[in-house]
Amino acid sequence: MASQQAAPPPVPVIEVAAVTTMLGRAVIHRDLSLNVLTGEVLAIIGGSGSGKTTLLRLMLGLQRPAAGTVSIFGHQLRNCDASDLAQVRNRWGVLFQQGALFSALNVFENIALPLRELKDIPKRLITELVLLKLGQVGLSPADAFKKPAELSGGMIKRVALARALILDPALLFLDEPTAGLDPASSKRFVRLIEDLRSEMSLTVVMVTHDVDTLFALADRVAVLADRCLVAIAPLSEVVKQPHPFIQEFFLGHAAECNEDYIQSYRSSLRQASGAAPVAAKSMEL
Ligand SMILES: Nc1ncnc2c1ncn2[C@@H]1O[C@H](COP(=O)(O)OP(=O)(O)OP(=O)(O)O)[C@@H](O)[C@H]1O
Repeated sequence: MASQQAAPPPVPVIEVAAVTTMLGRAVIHRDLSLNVLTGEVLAIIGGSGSGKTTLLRLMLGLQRPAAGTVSIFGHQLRNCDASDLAQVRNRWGVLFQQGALFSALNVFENIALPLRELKDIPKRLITELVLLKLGQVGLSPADAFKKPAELSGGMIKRVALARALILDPALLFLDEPTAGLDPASSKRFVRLIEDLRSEMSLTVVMVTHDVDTLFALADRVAVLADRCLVAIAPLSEVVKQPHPFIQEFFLGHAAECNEDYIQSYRSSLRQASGAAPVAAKSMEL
């Protein structure tokens, strides 16, 4: 009879090991290590200039560490040649803070860009995939012909999210996903991210300053301060750490940072968005 075995430990999608990062002569991170586990949402917080964006850039292979290694999907980025890197990049999507849409291209062309750049895909299939993603992010086919200048802040984020997800990535990077949105749009956008995350089984790494976004999405929170990782744990544990940045960041929220509150916050968000399910499944192509 087969003996019962313990569940295997969660597999890291990203492994940052003993990384030191220099920008010019400044040390941004010193001996920083962290893992991002399959299927989790890891939020990165830290004061202005603490190196959050630089950490994302390391993970994206846009910045090289002065020491240490960064591996994604088991590939050490330092050792990847251009074709390996291109293949790894096809497995992640990035939502930049301002959306980073091309102003001269319309919504359809912006979303289609990664498909056109990376794969030899028939035109008809590109059209179908773009319309599918438009629906998934709650936009209509009529929006496809608009230019970025004709979109609201929330719509820009949705288009940028559709583009980030067009290659059906396993991993999604979000840089300040709710920055610039009003509270209602911010809640809707966060809920959309959560819907898509569970629908697509995404692993998510996000940088945020927004406590509500942490309540809504984060499985674990990594805190950068003093050039180091000073905490990495679920929100309810991080908030108990005495580091001054953590205490200041959660000032006025400490009582809410417990599992009961977080679960009730998430369920109220789900109920609020119940009337507007992700549109993709019902959309006609
Ligand atoms: N090219 C560069 N040369 C030298 N220093 C840089 C360069 N780019 C950024 N820095 C510095 O590196 C530090 C980390 O920057 P980074 O943008 O990663 O911080 P951040 O935590 O994302 O900040 P914010 O929340 O304000 O966006 C900052 O002190 C910044 O001034």
